[in-house]
Amino acid sequence: MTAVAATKRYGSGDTAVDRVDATIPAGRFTAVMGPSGSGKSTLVHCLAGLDTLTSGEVWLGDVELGALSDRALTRLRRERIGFVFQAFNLIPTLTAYENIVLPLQLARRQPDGPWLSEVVDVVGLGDRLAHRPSELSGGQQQRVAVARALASRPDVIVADEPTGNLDSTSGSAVLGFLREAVDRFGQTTVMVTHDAVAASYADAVLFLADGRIVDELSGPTPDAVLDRMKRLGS
Ligand SMILES: Nc1ncnc2c1ncn2[C@@H]1O[C@H](COP(=O)(O)OP(=O)(O)OP(=O)(O)O)[C@@H](O)[C@H]1O
Repeated sequence: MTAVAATKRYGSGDTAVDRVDATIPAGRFTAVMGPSGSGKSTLVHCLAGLDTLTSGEVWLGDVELGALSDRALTRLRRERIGFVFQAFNLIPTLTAYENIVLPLQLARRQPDGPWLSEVVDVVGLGDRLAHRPSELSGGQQQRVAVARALASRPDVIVADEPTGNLDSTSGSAVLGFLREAVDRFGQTTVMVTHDAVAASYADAVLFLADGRIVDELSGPTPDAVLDRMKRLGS
């Protein structure tokens, strides 16, 4: 997934993302950090086809998202991208299992049984599959959301503050599962976070300030991430 001179201006004239060139490397876990309002969510939402650029390009493989009709973009999101948001966004009337396979059903695809068992195993939900979201803890609900994102074997998982609503124990479990999906399945993953510890689960961190990528760190430790963030003045 690659952004080329990606620029997003809002009606008010604010430039949220300013000529960003960035590649989210395949099979790796990339974190995006930066001060509040630096454009993290806007950039990642444009990468994932949830929002459209004002100018520039986003490529997923050999497809340029800006060239797609709304319908084709919806299909690309459904078939090639897995989403995990801060709010778990589970359907309350469905069980955990039904939530996990819902995107496959919407895409009229047959669930791949062995793959689903592996995903459920990785996120450690075996005995909770018949529960509804209200019967699960926040951490368990987010694990269902991660399993749902993994179920269709997307090209990319896009996570926006996936641990924002979780205590640190549940948060580290969810981050551990994202990490394991990268290590075991080569799952390309990009995650927006405010948290240096969360970012340290990634292979590399991109730092944004005022809509531009201003720094990059590979093999991040929490201390190294905090140090870079301090230099950005936040
Ligand atoms: N829908 C919108 N309409 C107008 N301006 C917007 C909109 N969404 C974001 N912005 C502006 O774009 C800039 C970048 O916002 P964005 O949410 O991408 O930043 P962020 O780094 O994700 O922030 P945070 O860490 O606080 O979530 C901000 O100045 C914000 O006010």
